[in-house]
This record gives sequence, C-alpha cells and structure tokens, in this order.
Amino acid sequence: MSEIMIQTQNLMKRYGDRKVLDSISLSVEKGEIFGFLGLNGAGKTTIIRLLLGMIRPTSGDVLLNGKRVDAGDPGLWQRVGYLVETPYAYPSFTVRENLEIVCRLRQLSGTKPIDDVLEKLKLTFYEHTKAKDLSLGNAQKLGLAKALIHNPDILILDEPTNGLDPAGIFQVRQLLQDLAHNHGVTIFISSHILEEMSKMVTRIGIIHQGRLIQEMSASELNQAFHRRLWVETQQIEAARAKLADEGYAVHLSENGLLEVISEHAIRHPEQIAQLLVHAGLPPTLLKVEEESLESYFLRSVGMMGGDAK
Ligand SMILES: Nc1ncnc2c1ncn2[C@@H]1O[C@H](COP(=O)(O)OP(=O)(O)OP(=O)(O)O)[C@@H](O)[C@H]1O
Repeated sequence: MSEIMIQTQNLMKRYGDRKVLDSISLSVEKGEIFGFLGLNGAGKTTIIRLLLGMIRPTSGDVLLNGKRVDAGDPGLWQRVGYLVETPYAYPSFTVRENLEIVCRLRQLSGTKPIDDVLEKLKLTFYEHTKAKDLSLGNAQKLGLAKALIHNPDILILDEPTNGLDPAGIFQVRQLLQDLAHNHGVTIFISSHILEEMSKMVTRIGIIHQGRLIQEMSASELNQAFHRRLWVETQQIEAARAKLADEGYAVHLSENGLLEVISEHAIRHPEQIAQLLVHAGLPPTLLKVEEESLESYFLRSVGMMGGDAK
C-alpha cells in the first residue's frame, strides 16, 4: 500500500483581501519527487512555508507523514529536511563549523554525519572555507547539506538548484534521485529550471495565480507533450501534397520544413520515409521533436497560444 507522506487539503492562504493560494489539495507518496512549477509570484514559496509550518493557512490542512503540521508535534521535524529561498549560514564559520552547529541542533553525534554529507554534496574540498567566501553554488550546496544531514524521510526544497553550475545541477539531481528511488525519501521541490524538473520528478503540479491548474505523473506529462515530425525534401510542395493525399495532417512551416502532426507518422517515421522514397521525393531530413517542459508549461498557463494541435 502506498503511503502518503505530504498532503494538503483545500489549502487556502489570504493576505488581507488577496487570495494567494486557493483550495490546493495534493498528495505526495513515499519515494516520489513532486515538482512544483509556477511563474514568479504564483505561490510556490507560500506553499512551502505552509508545508513547513512557518506560516498558518487561512483555511485547510497540511499533513506531513499523516500528522497535522499545526498540531505542534516537535518529533515531526526530526524526519523533515528543508531548504527555503537563499540558505542562511554563519558567514565567519567554515562549512564544517556550520554543519557542526546543525548537528548540535539536531542532536547528532560524531563526525560521520558531517563527513558523509560533505562527500554526498562534493563539498569536502571546501570544508575549511568560511561560508562568506563560498560561491553562490557552493553556498546553495551547504544549504542542501544542512537539509540532508539528519537523513530525513521528507525533503522540502525551494529552488534547490539556484546558482548551481551544470555539473552541480547534475550532482544534485543524481543525489535527489538516489535518495528518492533507493532510500524512499519523499521530495517536494519547486524550481524555475523546467528542463531540470522534467529530468528529475515523478509527478508535477503546475500552480498559477494561487491555483493548482494541473497535477500529473511524469509519464502522463510525457504523453501530454506535443510531438511533431519534421520532414525536409527537395520538392517540398509535392511531398506535402503526397502526404496529405495519404491522409496525414501536414503543413508547410515557416522554417521551410513540413510539419507532420499525425500520431502514426510520429510513431513510424520510417513509413513516411518509405512513402516519400517510393513517390520519388526522398527526404533529406526526418526528425521527431518533442515539446519542451518550458513550452508545455507556458501553454498550460495560457501564455503561449496557437500551438495546440
Ligand atoms: N507576507 C505577505 N504579505 C502579502 N503578500 C504576500 C506575502 N507573502 C507573499 N505574498 C504574495 O503572495 C504571492 C505569492 O508569493 P510567493 O512568494 O509564494 O510566490 P512564488 O511562486 O514563490 O514566486 P517566486 O518564484 O517569485 O519566488 C505574491 O504575489 C506575493 O506578493
């Protein structure tokens, strides 16, 4: 039986007259990586603060590991790690000293938790660097190290790849995937880096103007992406007519290529190649293109019209 680790029920948050979150109900199961996508000001940080009990909802509930967050059970936080916005570290203390402070707060003993987390985040080289001298990316990694040091069951991360270079993003992605897939850690993550999310998450939710406008699994997301087959030949108009005669949905695009959107053609480009060769119109290029998460996201929030096929 699946275990729901993070749940919100009709969560609503108002500031004065302004409804910042409206009826957000979502559940994240054990071992899932739930990606939360939204434009600036959509309400991502607000929901993360509500999940962590930093602010109170106007109405609705938040449950972590089946327990209500506002029930005041301090034991709950022993199983949760978090990173919210720019991580704070004591600037004049080294990376190791900052982690020692977290260990004391979390009542962890010995140096092993620190050594392990430094290794996990590839920060060992910087262990004696003062926090104020770290690059933005390494400061972010220190924030992640603090979130992970006590091996939490639930990780709540606001924009965790902020400031990281591509190698750092790759490392963090591998680390989070390993934690979720091999150690059953449940991860709730918000990010603007949409491509990054599509490579990492098992489910996504799209929030827009305080409402959860879509929620789906990674495989459903994959199905929802638009795909098209691009075809180039020497005699483009003749090829278009031939494909249209055969019943394919095809049009000549502004980029001078034929755009075929029939599912059959996308699944079997080799049959399109064969058809064109037999008609004396051999293709010089055949390429199946999948929509990016970014384009899908913009389409979902209605900022990119006309692309729906
Ligand atoms: N304390 C507050 N008082 C009034 N309005 C607030 C408060 N905190 C947040 N808001 C408003 O709530 C909305 C959602 O903010 P939130 O920080 O959750 O967005 P976000 O999706 O995290 O955006 P970003 O990606 O820019 O961080 C914004 O319009 C913001 O101005």
